[in-house]
Amino acid sequence: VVHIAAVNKDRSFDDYQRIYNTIAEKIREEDEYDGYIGYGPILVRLGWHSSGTYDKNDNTGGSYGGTMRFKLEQSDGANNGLGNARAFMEPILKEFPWISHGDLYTLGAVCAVQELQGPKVKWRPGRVDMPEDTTPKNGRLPDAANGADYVRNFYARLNMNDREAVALTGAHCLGRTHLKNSGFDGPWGAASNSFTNEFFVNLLNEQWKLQKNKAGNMQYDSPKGYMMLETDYALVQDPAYLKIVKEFANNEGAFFKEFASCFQKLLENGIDYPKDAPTYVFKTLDEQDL
Ligand code: HEM
Ligand SMILES: CC(=O)Cn1cnc2ccccc21
Repeated sequence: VVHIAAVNKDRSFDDYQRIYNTIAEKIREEDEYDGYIGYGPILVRLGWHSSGTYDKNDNTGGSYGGTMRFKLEQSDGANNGLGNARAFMEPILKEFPWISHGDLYTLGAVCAVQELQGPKVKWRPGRVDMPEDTTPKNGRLPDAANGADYVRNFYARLNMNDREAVALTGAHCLGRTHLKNSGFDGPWGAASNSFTNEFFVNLLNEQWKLQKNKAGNMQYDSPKGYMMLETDYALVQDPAYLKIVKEFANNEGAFFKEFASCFQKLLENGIDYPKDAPTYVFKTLDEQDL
């Protein structure tokens, strides 16, 4: 499968910055969502899950076709709860009907990372909505009840190495798990809407105890009421991963640099960009005094 980015000559950086600003202002406005976590974290998850169906072996899946808009993909259990993020985006699609779903969902994720004080993430337009019959089958998104070998194999399908895998999982500094969505129980206290290297600091500094949660699923809990999935904890069980976790826990800049590059790579997996395709770095609201 080949997906060529469609370069839309009628749209400029300002058009996309306007969409970015609309999303960013809506995140600020609707701050009470999910116990005052806000929509940032779930917008990051929407962009990630739109892209996480990619398979490097046949270049299928990924963000290009915007197939997250179809009920088949939405019915994948791994996507439980993302209806809230899609509903958040509905008015944006109405106001800017010229943007594709793939471009909007990935732009929203970049906007959320940046507005939550994360690194600047480069973004390129050009994804084109594809028909329903191009929707990948369910089952391509990861399952949390697994260890390091599973994690390494999963990320390899997305063409991500160990450093990229650890950096991407660092997005679990944001938001929380919800029993009704995934069967994992998240702490209200520790959940956050600031993009930092805390995920790695907590992994190393907390005492973790593997136990069954009230849904009967295994998760790691700490005395402070923090939690980790088994696939999170795998990053300190595997020696190669552990080395990278320590680096990122001690050097937030190194984490930000790696996250910025591999999050862009994740959101662009499967897409061929012509050499005249523009690359955008959006300004945050703060940088525009908005
Ligand atoms: C092995 C890989 C991964 C697994 C098994 C996994 C699993 C999960 C699970 C079970 C949840 C809780 C969902 C809920 O109950 O609402 C979650 C939330 C989240 N995930 Fe992951 N994840 C993985 C990788 C990633 C990556 C690569 C990113 C982004 C770069 C990411 C970003 C998020 C965010 C931001 C949330 C919080 C959403 C919210 O607060 O509503 N995850 N993840
Ligand atoms: C606040 C907290 O539990 C940090 N955390 C640890 N693992 C997570 C997976 C998904 C969302 C948040 C996660």
